[in-house]
Amino acid sequence: MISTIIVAAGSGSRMNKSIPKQFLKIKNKSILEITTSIFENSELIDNIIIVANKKFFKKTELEVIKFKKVFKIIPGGKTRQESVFKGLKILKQLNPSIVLIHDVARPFISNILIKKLITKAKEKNSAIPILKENSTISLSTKNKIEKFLDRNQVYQHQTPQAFDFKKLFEAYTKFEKNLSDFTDDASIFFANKNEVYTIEGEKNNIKITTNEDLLFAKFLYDLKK
Ligand SMILES: Nc1ccn([C@@H]2O[C@H](COP(=O)(O)OP(=O)(O)OP(=O)(O)O)[C@@H](O)[C@H]2O)c(=O)n1
Ligand SMILES: C[C@](O)(CO)[C@H](O)COP(=O)(O)O
Repeated sequence: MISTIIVAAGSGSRMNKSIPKQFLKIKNKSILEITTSIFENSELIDNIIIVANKKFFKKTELEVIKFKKVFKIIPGGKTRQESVFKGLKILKQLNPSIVLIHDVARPFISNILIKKLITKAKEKNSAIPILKENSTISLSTKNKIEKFLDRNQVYQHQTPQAFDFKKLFEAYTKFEKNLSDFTDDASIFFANKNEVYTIEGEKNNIKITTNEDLLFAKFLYDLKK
């Protein structure tokens, strides 16, 4: 069994809108609907959990009620990782072999990427999409550069991130008290002495975080037509 947790409990504060960004529309469809439909339509995904923003729980239910694979909607936690762990605890009863964790704010993932991640995770117990860095990278504090980094060793993490469910659950349990120290699932999996394997991500698999991202997302959506 392959399950997906779509984390959609954020408030979208960096977007500065009156509603969380997952409810913003692109061509009359909410980001939540667009993202959920990709996993609904993937023949590799058996079921989906939506982790929702408590203040917009009913609105979330209304948006995803049409998706048959969504078997549970639960309220999220204070951080992304707390929301993920809430989803993992629900999945414990189903005990899937592989779990994919995905940001609702990334509505442009492809089926090809999902397939590659699942194939790799089945083989290696983990698979995350990463993007090479094409710009020069440095460490700086107070607007002064302290050190230049080798951009050939620096990668940007994307989602979905795919894992052996049992191993990821163990890692989250181990670091339950420190989840806010981490910003993605791979870092928790890695902290628990697991190997994290990567595949090439997709440039278009952007995370809609700011208004500029939303403008770019609308452009990308038109391209998909
Ligand atoms: N307590 C939280 C915080 C975030 N997320 C989810 O984690 C993903 C990545 O987080 P981010 O892009 O930062 O979303 P927000 O937290 O909503 O944005 P912001 O940080 O600007 O408030 C998003 O799909 C978001 O809904 C979540 O499920 N639970
Ligand atoms: C999980 C993630 O998308 C991987 O790059 C990223 O860490 C999420 O960060 P956010 O600040 O919670 O959006």
